[in-house]
Amino acid sequence: MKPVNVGMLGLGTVGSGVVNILERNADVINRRAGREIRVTHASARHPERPRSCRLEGIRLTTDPFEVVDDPEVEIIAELIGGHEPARELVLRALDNGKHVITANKALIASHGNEIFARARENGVTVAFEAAVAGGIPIIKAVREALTGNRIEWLAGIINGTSNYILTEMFYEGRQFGDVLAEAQRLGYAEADPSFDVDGTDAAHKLTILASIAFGIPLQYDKVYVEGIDHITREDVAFAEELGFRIKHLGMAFHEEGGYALRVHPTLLPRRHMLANVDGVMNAVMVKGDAVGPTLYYGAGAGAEPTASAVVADMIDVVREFNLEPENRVPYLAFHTESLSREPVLPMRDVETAYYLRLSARDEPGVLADVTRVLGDFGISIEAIIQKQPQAGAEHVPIILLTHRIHERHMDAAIERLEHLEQVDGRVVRIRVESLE
Ligand SMILES: NC(=O)C1=CN([C@@H]2O[C@H](COP(=O)(O)OP(=O)(O)OC[C@H]3O[C@@H](n4cnc5c(N)ncnc54)[C@H](O)[C@@H]3O)[C@@H](O)[C@H]2O)C=CC1
Ligand SMILES: N[C@@H](CC=O)C(=O)O
Ligand code: NA
Repeated sequence: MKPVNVGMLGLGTVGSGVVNILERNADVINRRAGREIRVTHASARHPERPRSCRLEGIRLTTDPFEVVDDPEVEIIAELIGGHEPARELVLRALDNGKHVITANKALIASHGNEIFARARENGVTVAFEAAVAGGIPIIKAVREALTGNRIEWLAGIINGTSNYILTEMFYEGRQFGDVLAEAQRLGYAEADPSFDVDGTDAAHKLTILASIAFGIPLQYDKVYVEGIDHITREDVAFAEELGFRIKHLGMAFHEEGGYALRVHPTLLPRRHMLANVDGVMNAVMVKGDAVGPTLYYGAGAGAEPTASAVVADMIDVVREFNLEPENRVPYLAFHTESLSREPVLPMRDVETAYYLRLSARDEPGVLADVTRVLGDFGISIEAIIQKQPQAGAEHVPIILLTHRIHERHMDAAIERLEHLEQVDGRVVRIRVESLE
């Protein structure tokens, strides 16, 4: 059979990984796909730059539109990243009748609805396994293997860079800047690494996962997002003392009245499997009503783990080259006309437990005042630690763990606590989940 020609847009970390895997594993890949898959065209902004892959036999250009317009190319791999020109290139490739594979979660989370519709109009497909949790086949698992279930919730460590930073900073004692620079050198970080640190990248991935799990439209702007930037050593140490570890999680729950989509640091019981996922590793736990909890673990970033997912998508596309769009697995697991209209809940209507840390004057009656404020809002307390004052210090840290309560009650309680005369500064709040 005639080989399949692939045009690559971007030959950076992931693009080079794809070229290397296609070359090194050509025999098994071709036996699985039933045809030879070869990269014939590629665009690179700096073609003269040394690459970590061989470029023999690949026609290089600086203009990615040349690749998407080339009639010899059948599959486009978009590995540039970001919104534009990635969106325009992908739409043009689809209009040119080419199948598209992308690792770009920002693109799918923000423009997926438009892109999928265009692919359907043109009778071609878009595959995006690498966009969520890198090499872990989580899209495939949720979209194709758990389809007999009602998904109740999913939760995961879905940004490798921030998990790497948290692990190295708090458990190896390294500095934030050093660890981030290393994550960039290792090819884990986004082009703008603030997306890793402020939760944006995890929110892109959660948007995609939630849509596939629940059959809801992609709604990136409805995700509640916090990053790792405000986690302190102090909170990590207090959490440990209480038997918890702090992890940055993306979580999606089907609750009464709608869906809760949230990305934020979370205290997890130390023995929980997700609490023990360290470094650049990702893990996603998915709870189905029939199957119960399931766990998917692997490298969430890096050249070859991510390229592993891109190449798997290529093989899937080749296996189904001539399928009509209506016979393919639906992009979001549910048929477009069957997507749910249930709303995404605002954060104030979401229920969770809390870790609170406040700094209070070391005088009698303070603890009673604090617990009274919480009681006024119906918030019950599970544990309290009051630390001994440091020599000469006027304030002492008070740490509380609460039972589950709606966020709007906690917002109101925190506001009142911050107005207590004995309380100094802001109250730190980190949400707590048991994920059972
Ligand atoms: N690096 C990783 O571990 C992972 C990356 N991804 C996604 O894969 C995609 C690629 O990421 P990396 O390979 O890490 O990025 P990279 O920065 O290493 O490579 C991007 C490539 O695209 C080219 N490029 C950038 N802007 C361009 C433009 N306007 N026109 C033409 N070419 C342009 C660059 O010159 C570079 O060769 C992104 O969407 C990223 O979010 C997904 C999962 C993991
Ligand atoms: N920057 C991302 C790359 C993979 O999606 C991460 O660190 O997880
Ligand atoms: Na994946």
